Amino acid sequence: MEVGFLGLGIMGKAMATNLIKSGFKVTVWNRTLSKCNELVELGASIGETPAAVVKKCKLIIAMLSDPAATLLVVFDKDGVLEEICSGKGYIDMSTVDPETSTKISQAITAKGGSFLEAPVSGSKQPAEAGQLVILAAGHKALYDLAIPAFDVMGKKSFFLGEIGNGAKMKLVVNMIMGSMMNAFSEGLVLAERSGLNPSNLLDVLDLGGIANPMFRGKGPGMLKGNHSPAFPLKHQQKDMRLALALGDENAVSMPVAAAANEAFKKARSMGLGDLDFSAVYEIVKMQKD
Ligand SMILES: NC(=O)C1=CN([C@@H]2O[C@H](COP(=O)(O)OP(=O)(O)OC[C@H]3O[C@@H](n4cnc5c(N)ncnc54)[C@H](OP(=O)(O)O)[C@@H]3O)[C@@H](O)[C@H]2O)C=CC1
Ligand SMILES: O=CC(=O)O
Repeated sequence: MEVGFLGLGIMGKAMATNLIKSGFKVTVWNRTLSKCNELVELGASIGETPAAVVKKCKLIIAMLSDPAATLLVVFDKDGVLEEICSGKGYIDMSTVDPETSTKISQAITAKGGSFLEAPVSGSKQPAEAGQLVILAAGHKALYDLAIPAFDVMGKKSFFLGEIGNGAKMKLVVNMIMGSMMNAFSEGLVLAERSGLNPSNLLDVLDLGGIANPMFRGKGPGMLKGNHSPAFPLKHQQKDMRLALALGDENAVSMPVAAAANEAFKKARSMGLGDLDFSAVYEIVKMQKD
C-alpha cells in the first residue's frame, strides 16, 4: 500500500525513514520542501502539496508541530480536505488537544474518509529505532489497517476508543514528564549548590526507586550544557499548556504542572524553545544566591 507522510521534522523524518526501509512505498510532503530530499534518496516520492499526497495515497500519516499546523494542513488551500474521500484514511500522529483532533475527525468523516488520532510516546531515538508507543483512538477499522505501519514505527500500539482519548493520554503522559524534568533540574542544581557532585546524584538516582530512562539518558548531557534537541522545549511547553487546559476542563488542580509550565515559558521567552526540553535546567541554574 502507498503511504503518504506529511511532516518531516525530528519525528516525521525518522518514522518515514523506517517505513521506507521496511518496504512501504512512501510519498512525502513537508512545508519546507527541501527536507524531502533525504527521503527521496532512500526511495520516497514527493507530493507538492498535502492534497497531492492524499490524491495519490489511500493511507496518509501526519506528524506536525502543534494544533495550528495540523489544522492548516487539513483545512488550508491545497490541504488534506480537498482530496480526502471514501476509501482513504488519515492518521494524525502529532500531539494536539482533543478539540483539534475532533475538529479534524469531523471534517474528514464528513467527506467520507476515515480518521485516527495516534500520538506517540517516545522521542527522537525511539522514533529512529522503531520503538515508539502509539496511542490511537477513532476509527477502529483504520487502526486495524494501519497495524503493519504502526508495527514498523513502534514497539506497542494501544487502541483507546473514541476520538480524544489518544490526545488526552498523550497530554497526561507529557504533563508528568514535564513536571519530572523540572524536579530533576532543581535536584541537579540543589546538589551542586549544596556542595555535592551532581554526577554522584545521577549514579544514586539510577540505582534507586525513581531510576528512569529520561534521567539516565539526559542527565550527563545536561550537566555539560548539551541540550541538542530530541524533544524541542517549545513542544513540551505546548503539551503542558494543553494538559493544563484539560485540567481546567475537568476541575483538576495541578499546581506542580502549572509551576513546570511557567519554567518552560520562561525558557521559551529566553530563546531556548528550539533546544531540547532539558534546557529548562539552564533556567533553574540561573538563580543566584
Ligand atoms: N521530538 C519528540 O521527542 C517528540 C515529539 N512529539 C510530537 O510530535 C510532533 C512533531 O514533533 P517534532 O518532529 O519533534 O517537531 P519538529 O519541530 O522537528 O517538526 C515539526 C514539523 O511540523 C511542520 N510544521 C510546523 N508548522 C507548520 C505549518 N504551519 N504548516 C505546515 N507544517 C508545519 C514542520 O515543517 P518545517 O520543516 O517546514 O518547519 C515540521 O515538519 C509534535 O506535535 C510533538 O509534540 C511526540 C513525541 C516525541
Ligand atoms: O513527547 C515527547 C516524548 O518524549 O514522548
